[in-house]
Amino acid sequence: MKKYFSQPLETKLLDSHGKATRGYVGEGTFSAVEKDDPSSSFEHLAIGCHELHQNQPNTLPSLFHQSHPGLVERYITTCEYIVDLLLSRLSSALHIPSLLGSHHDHTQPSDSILALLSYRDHLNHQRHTDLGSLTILFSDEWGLQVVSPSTGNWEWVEPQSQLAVINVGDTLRFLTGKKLYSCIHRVVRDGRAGMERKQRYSIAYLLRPGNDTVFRDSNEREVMMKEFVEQKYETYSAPHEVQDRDGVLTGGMEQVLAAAGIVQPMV
Ligand SMILES: O=C(O)CCC(=O)C(=O)O
Ligand SMILES: [Fe+2]
Repeated sequence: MKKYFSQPLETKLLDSHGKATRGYVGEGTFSAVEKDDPSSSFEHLAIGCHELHQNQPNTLPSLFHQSHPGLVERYITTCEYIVDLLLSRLSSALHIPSLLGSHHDHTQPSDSILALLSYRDHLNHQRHTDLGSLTILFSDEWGLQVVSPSTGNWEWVEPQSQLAVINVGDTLRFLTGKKLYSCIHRVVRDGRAGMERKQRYSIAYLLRPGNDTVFRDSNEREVMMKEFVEQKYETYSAPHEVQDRDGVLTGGMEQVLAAAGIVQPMV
């Protein structure tokens, strides 16, 4: 990752797909935490899992093929094994038989990605919920914070190099009839994280349901996955005023917490 992100910007831009959902996505594309410093957000590389399985060209920059042949493919396959296991356990526990096969079939087209994220200096990541079903996240560096569901305060998530953070995202919340809750999180590079190295890296496998999946969103509106992905990515990059206008950024979770009397820190 270090080798990839330390390349000149012109080189990384060759991996851009001209959109935020795939390929190289530069600093400042997504909204940052600070309203008055809106472009101080991370850069990342989004690798489409389905495209990689199908050996579609330009899915993975050649540097990865050359230095670690097959590694990214194996990593994604391992993540798929783990999320299948988690989904099957959740299906049994919640008595929802349909979570696994029909909505999360890795052989079908979806927006599931492996995201490699790089945070230079104080660059950060605005609060959000993940749009998909499950996220497997690794990082060795401080920076990740999650809203405590009991107090509404931001809590640090201690980085542990051998352990993943697993997030529930919006679509798993919706597909379980809102029995599960997506978690509001962000990445900041001050406070506890300010003492860390100058560069923070993280790896997020983001499982998203197949493109044809239909569900009811936080406003009980019937929506198709493709449409939801577009809506959510638009919000990820929108100015704070737009993000704060509706509940899309946090999958309706801020409203859920507010209704339960949990005060939201919001910033
Ligand atoms: O960099 C991190 O630790 C968090 C990444 C994240 O929230 C995401 O990719 O959705
Ligand atoms: Fe996230």
